[in-house]
Amino acid sequence: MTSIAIHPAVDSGFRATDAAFAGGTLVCKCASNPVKVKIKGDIAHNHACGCTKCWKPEGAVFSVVAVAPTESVEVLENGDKLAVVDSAALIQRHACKECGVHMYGPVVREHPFQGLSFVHPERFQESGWAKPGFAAFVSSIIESGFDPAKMDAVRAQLRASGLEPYDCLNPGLMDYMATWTAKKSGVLAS
Ligand SMILES: N[C@@H](CCC(=O)N[C@@H](CS)C(=O)NCC(=O)O)C(=O)O
Ligand SMILES: [Zn+2]
Ligand SMILES: [Zn+2]
Repeated sequence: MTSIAIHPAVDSGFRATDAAFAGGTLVCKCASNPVKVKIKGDIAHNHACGCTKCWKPEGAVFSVVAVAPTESVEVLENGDKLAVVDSAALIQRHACKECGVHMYGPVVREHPFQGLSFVHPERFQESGWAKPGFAAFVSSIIESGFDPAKMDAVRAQLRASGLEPYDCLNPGLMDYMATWTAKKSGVLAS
């Protein structure tokens, strides 16, 4: 079976997780004047995402994306090269206008993820960040043109790489969002 290019960080085997990882600097792909964004602290919920909106490196079918508190995100250099990809989206993805890399995506509106920013840890100049723990929005890869007949193969390959495939988020995050919604509507005590 020919293997599918899930994502370089997945396909090449994971880099070791450094339990002491405390953030670092995300750098875009520009050879000159790269955008640099500091993340002051660890990332959480690192995962692969198959949706059409998350930034993927060349040739990859999935993105690798995690969250950090927006208050720990600081644009260090060349922030004038950043533009919001889709201002109507929940995640305000700030991309480099020159190389296209999404540098950080804060959730600003009222939502269970409000106050978190989505980041792509492969852009850290440092190593040691936690490996992705699951694969989200797997069926969505079809929306980018992936062959629907190969979905069994892609799910098998994800599992073989230690990433349980889900067509939305994983159960923990889905439960977290539903709990937030139930508390907001009042059907659960907050
Ligand atoms: N099937 C859709 C799913 C998009 C989607 O819902 N993406 C998730 C995971 S990143 C999300 O939370 N999106 C919010 C946003 O894009 O702002 C697609 O592939 O475009
Ligand atoms: Zn760039
Ligand atoms: Zn996504």
